[in-house]
Amino acid sequence: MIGTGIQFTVLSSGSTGNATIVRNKDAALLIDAGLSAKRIDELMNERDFSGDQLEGILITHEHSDHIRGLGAVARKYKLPIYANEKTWLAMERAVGKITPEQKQVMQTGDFLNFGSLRIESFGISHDAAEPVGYFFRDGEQKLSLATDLGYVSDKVMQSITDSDVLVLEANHDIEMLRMGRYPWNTKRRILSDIGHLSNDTAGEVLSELLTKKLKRTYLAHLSRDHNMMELAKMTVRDAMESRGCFYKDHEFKLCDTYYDRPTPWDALGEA
Ligand SMILES: Nc1ccn([C@@H]2O[C@H](COP(=O)(O)O)[C@@H](O)[C@H]2O)c(=O)n1
Repeated sequence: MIGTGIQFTVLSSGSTGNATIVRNKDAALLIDAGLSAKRIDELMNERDFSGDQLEGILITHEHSDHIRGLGAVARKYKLPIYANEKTWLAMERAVGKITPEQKQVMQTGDFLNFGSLRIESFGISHDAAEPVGYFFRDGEQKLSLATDLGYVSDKVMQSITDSDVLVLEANHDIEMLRMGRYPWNTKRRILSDIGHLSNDTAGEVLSELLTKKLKRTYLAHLSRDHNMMELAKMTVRDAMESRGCFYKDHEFKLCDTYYDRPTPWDALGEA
């Protein structure tokens, strides 16, 4: 039995694999399964959690760093998978054999209720079939997840506003990426509107979102080639301050995510 409200742990974040667990007293969901099923089990164990406790898996998009272990996890724990129709079309072969009941279509913008946990998806801009982010509500509490997006549209802004906690992409430092070893086409894709958010853009977005309600933001999907957590935090803070947004005036924190270990459980109700 867990306390009241929403809790979550980012099990792993980055282009080597993404997975997050969100839970409240009524349900627990895995968001993306982008590592092997064995590794996801290990990461869940590290947080004293078992796949038997999950109600389902929500998918953001079909890229392999989001679905690598999906079929195996869904089969092992007999879980339904929720994704929109275009994402299903794009990932069905990779998922492999599942029962018809395990294939659940959740169209973009739809919501699901698992008891007191309400989940809504929103469209994001990325080079996938129909990528989405999700936000979760329990009473007044709201947690939003937005990674793998080339830019933040008005719709995304609307969807993630008023969150208590946000998991937001800060993929790269623009100069490190420009100077880095990736082929030019890959750099162009990452920098494009269907690529990944830079540290600067994450800061710009946060400067518009920061209210008394927003307590923490986890910087996510950091590039191991073109970013470092301390640089990401500094750039985000500078981008916010250059827009007159001094987050030290608020009770606001930037938090880390990792590609190789899970974040501690975060309870939204706690300071
Ligand atoms: N050789 C590569 C390396 C990465 N990508 C893709 O670029 C994006 C950013 O990757 P990071 O690891 O730097 O965060 C991501 O979508 C990778 O899949 C690539 O296409 N080729």
